[in-house]
Amino acid sequence: MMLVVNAGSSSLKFALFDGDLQEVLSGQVSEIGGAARFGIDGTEASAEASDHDAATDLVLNALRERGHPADALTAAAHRVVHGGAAFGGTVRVTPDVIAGIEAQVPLAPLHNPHNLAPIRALAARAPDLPQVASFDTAFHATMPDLATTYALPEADRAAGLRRYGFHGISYAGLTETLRARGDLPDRLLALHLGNGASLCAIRDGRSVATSMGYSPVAGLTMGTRSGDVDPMAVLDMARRHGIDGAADRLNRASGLRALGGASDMRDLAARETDAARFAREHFAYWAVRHAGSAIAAMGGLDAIAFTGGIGENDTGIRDRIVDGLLWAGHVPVHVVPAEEERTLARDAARLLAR
Ligand SMILES: Nc1ncnc2c1ncn2[C@@H]1O[C@H](COP(=O)(O)OP(=O)(O)O)[C@@H](O)[C@H]1O
Ligand SMILES: CC(=O)OP(=O)(O)O
Ligand SMILES: [Mg+2]
Repeated sequence: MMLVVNAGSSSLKFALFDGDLQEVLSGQVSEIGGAARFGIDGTEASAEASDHDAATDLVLNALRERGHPADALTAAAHRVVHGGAAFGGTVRVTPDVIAGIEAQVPLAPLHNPHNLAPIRALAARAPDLPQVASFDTAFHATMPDLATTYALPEADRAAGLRRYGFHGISYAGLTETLRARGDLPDRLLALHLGNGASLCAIRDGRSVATSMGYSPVAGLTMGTRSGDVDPMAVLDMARRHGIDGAADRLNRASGLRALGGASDMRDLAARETDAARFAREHFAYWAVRHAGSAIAAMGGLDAIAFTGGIGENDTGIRDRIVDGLLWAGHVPVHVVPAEEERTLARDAARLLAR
């Protein structure tokens, strides 16, 4: 059995896949650090999970109780959000790889530390277990230099300041799904709208432009992340709140939470306040604005695909975005389930079979 772990900012999703890559079991710990809930195989209950280490223990203990102790697994596959320039594809986890993931923690503070928690817990429980990491940045390695380069002084660019892009595991899975259905056009606008939200211009199945940048804070309005803000405004925040304080506000206290009073789109939709309505409008408006840029980067639009919790379920948001893009033509609109776990399992199996 292969265990797949997809650790997000406040959740830890997991799934077990058999040798034929059939999913045999799945679940998630959500709202880690708050009123945590643990779900497995369709049932859900409240749970104690103050951080991702505790959430990992919950999952590994539950798997052991169901006859899948860590030392009986054949492999583990992990989503890692920020691979920086060092990681272009799926890799076997080694001490060097762990150090490389750690080096990106300042760029993805909501993600990379959480991605390391299950890697370390599994290494402690099952030292011989082959572990594999796939990076959200990897799908965007095909972006041209013009799209990735910030017009900054040479020394700052040499320090790694560039656009990387994220949600690549999701976009890679979505692209394969549409290709298999015969629905992958030349110029696809893909929108991954979850707690983190981004969009991607996919030309011939490859990323040519995306809304996230150096970190997963850039681009669209998100649950708790600001999306694009003038860099001088960010410096003003750093002056008033300190660098760590500003980073915390931009990552955790901004976005829908700041505008509408709730980070969760379902909660916002249920609120009848002006602020909640404004937050939803802001989300859709900026998705359309960034989509315009992505469509320009592809020289037009042949289809739109939505994925992620909001993209898959919130028809109101989807309709606003599609209406806002009618100027680009009436094109097919696809809704594709985010299958990050399946994509991770497939990539890991391919690597380990080599
Ligand atoms: N039925 C729904 N209607 C509106 N929003 C939804 C619905 N289901 C989930 N969402 C929203 O999707 C977001 C979470 O997306 P998801 O992709 O699961 O998150 P994550 O980025 O943590 O993986 C939340 O804002 C949640 O409210
Ligand atoms: C990269 C990113 O934003 O991830 P998530 O949507 O899981 O927060
Ligand atoms: Mg997600």
